[in-house]
Amino acid sequence: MLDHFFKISVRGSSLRREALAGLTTFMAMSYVLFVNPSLLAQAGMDHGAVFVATCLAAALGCLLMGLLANLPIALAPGMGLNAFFTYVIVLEQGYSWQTGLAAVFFSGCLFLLLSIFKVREWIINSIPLPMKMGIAAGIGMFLALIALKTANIIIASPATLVTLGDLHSPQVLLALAGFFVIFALAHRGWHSAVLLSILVVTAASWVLGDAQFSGIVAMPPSLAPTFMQLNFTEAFTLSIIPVVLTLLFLDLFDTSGTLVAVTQKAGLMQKDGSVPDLSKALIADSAASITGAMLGTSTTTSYVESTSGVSAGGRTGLTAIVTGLLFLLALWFSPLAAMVPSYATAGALLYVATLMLTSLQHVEWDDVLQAVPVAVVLIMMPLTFSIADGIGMGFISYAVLCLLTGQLHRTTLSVWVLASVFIAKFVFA
Ligand SMILES: Nc1ncnc2[nH]cnc12
Repeated sequence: MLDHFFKISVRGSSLRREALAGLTTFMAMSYVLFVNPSLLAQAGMDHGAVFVATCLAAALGCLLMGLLANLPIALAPGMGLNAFFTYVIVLEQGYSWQTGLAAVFFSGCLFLLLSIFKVREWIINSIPLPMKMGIAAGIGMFLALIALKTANIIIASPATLVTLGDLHSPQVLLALAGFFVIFALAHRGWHSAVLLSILVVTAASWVLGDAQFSGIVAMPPSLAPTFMQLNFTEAFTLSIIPVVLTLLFLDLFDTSGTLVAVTQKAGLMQKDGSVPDLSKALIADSAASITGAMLGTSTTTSYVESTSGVSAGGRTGLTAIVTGLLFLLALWFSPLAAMVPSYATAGALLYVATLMLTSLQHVEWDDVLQAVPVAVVLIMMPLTFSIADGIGMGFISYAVLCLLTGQLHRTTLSVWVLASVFIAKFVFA
């Protein structure tokens, strides 16, 4: 029956292979259990409650993806999106995290509507190619800056704004060691490279006396501090609209890029280059975001780490379901998550940042209309410390360059609308 429902043998897989693939994907993305609570805690949220919300949102997303779309794609609260939540919505723009959760909820609802009415394809197709590549890589740069700052590898300087941190500090050295360990293990095909690196650096931090051992297994912490804490009062103001739209925009490109990458690798892409059961996959993705906001976490999205399960042979939704069940099991490992110091997860963030930069390989650097907007996004996203401002400046530079080089045929109406909206934001905000 399982075979029939998930088309396991039709897709050339087996029950055993699907289970192994689900475990592989879980190992590759389990760092989210450490990184997400420590990032959202910086926004003032309760560490234990975010840990539970992360497990539940990831489990629900994986189960929905497996059952609805039958794809080997796992979900969890996304890196980049969680950084945008903490550093931009809460710390830069001054919204409470409760209002931030309401914004995540709204953007999830909009995503769901766009997916149901298939408007999403129209939006994706109207965004110029260099912007699509630039955004993923720009978020990589943004994540890298956060990781370097978290680990004190770079620090503030009154003279030069930023400068190299103290390379004699054991914490800095451990963060750097963690980063290199991930690459060394990943290069040898270890799918648990990120998880192992975090555990090794955490163990070293006990030896240094930085972290107290408080056990590995315990009952799950309470979800109450973040459960249904969305604040809709402040979220019903005009100023929240750009926040909601930016979240929607980020999730749209994040998810689209990931779904294409994973289905391509699994050989499940259709002949015309489209993703099978795309609408159902998007519905699973947005439903997980909406529920995640109610539980207490930033936007839940499809994880590009699912490719590791695919390379272990996963071809059906059963892979995602196994990953989802393992996220449920992880609920009992909260003491481990609470012990991990932030410099132990910095290596993981730097690693994800590096992976996100690979989208730059598709940029045609000899074409000014590709090279300049991509470079603008890459430079401005970390330096303005704002994903939204980076995207805005990229759009404006693309529109202006198309105009000045007489290549207006490379713009669409949506490019001009977005460029105008961002110009208005920079002028009046
Ligand atoms: N935002 C994101 N999108 C896709 N894969 C991810 N893995 C970690 N964060 C991710």
